[in-house]
Amino acid sequence: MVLQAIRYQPGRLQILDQLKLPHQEVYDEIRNAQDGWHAIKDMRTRGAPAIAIVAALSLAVELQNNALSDRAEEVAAFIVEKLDYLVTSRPTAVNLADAARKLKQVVSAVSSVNGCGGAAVRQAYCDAAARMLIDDVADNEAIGRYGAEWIIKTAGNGGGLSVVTHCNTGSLATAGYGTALGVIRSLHAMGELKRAFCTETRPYNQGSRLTAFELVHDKIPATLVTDSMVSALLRLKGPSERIAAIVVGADRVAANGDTANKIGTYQLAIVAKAHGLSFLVAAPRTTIDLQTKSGADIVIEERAPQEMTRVKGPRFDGVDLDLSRTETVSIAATGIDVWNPAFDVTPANLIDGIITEVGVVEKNKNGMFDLAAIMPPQETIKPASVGDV
Ligand SMILES: CSC[C@@H](O)[C@@H](O)C(=O)COP(=O)(O)O
Repeated sequence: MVLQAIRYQPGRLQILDQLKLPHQEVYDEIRNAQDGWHAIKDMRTRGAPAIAIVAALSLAVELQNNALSDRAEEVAAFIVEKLDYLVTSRPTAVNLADAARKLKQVVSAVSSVNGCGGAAVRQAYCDAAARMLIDDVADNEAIGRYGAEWIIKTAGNGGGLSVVTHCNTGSLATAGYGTALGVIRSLHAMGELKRAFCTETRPYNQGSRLTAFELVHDKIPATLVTDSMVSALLRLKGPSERIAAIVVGADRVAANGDTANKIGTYQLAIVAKAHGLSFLVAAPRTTIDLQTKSGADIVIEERAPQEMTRVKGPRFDGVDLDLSRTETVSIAATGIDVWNPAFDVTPANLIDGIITEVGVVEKNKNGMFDLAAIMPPQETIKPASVGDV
């Protein structure tokens, strides 16, 4: 069975509650933009592409299930207001702001047509939002293929290669397949993956809870390590496991290639450099933000101290897990000050390639990423009718 973090059909949106994973697979109903905002803020849904798609579709179901004005400009104004609200849920991942900008363009174009009514604006918005869900899966499959081919070409095939990854970038973080985890899926499908090593990804454990869950689900050979074990892993097991690369996702890639991603990514890039390993960022072009010149301009989200000082999980009596009872336990000294940035920025000079759905971008002879060269023209989002997706 294929893992599906987002279930959508016109009029109905459900998200897999990622706070309950890996122990329980529970889908939450999202009825409107407010539900979408809370699901993103609480991290029941997370991952840069998934956040954007859930936000867009949460408003789509609100529009589909409620009476609206007949006047195009009133519906358009309502949509713009809701999109601005949705964008405030999480600041670092640019996919959400990018999706909102493109959806506003669609709405503005349709509503300015003479004689257009409110229903046509709603339809155009919903079609464009649904299109994002479809496009993201196709983009991820292409990213997976390009990334796997790049790694095989660079490291040499035969006997299988191993890869280290961080956070969760798979089906749970996207509309499906995943970005960095998509590269691992592709290597596995090509018969070229020896083993995936996934980091625990403190403090929120997206690696041990979500990536490990996906790897076990797909029966991909994989080993979990803590974030602090990666240097030792590369030194002690790198050659025997044929570890070829560290591959991560991204929440925002600045115009110069500096990349914001889950906290801990930056130190992995330093470790990769120290061990002569390729360090790759896998991201769709919706994650590339040419308006942000460098990493210094990226706003880094800080989250609640409790995400670091407490852990939550099903009760364990020493033998069995009791899934009906969740416990929260404190794992830090009461009173300690806490700094909890959710992301960090890896400078472009530590990145060997940015894997996108149109190929792997490497630095030019001046040592720079030319990301503008691969970006689509602004008006790329096309409304299209879909049934169930
Ligand atoms: C394809 S997901 C890419 C990134 O969004 C991912 O690596 C990441 O940092 C997710 O952070 P999260 O805080 O879990 O939303």
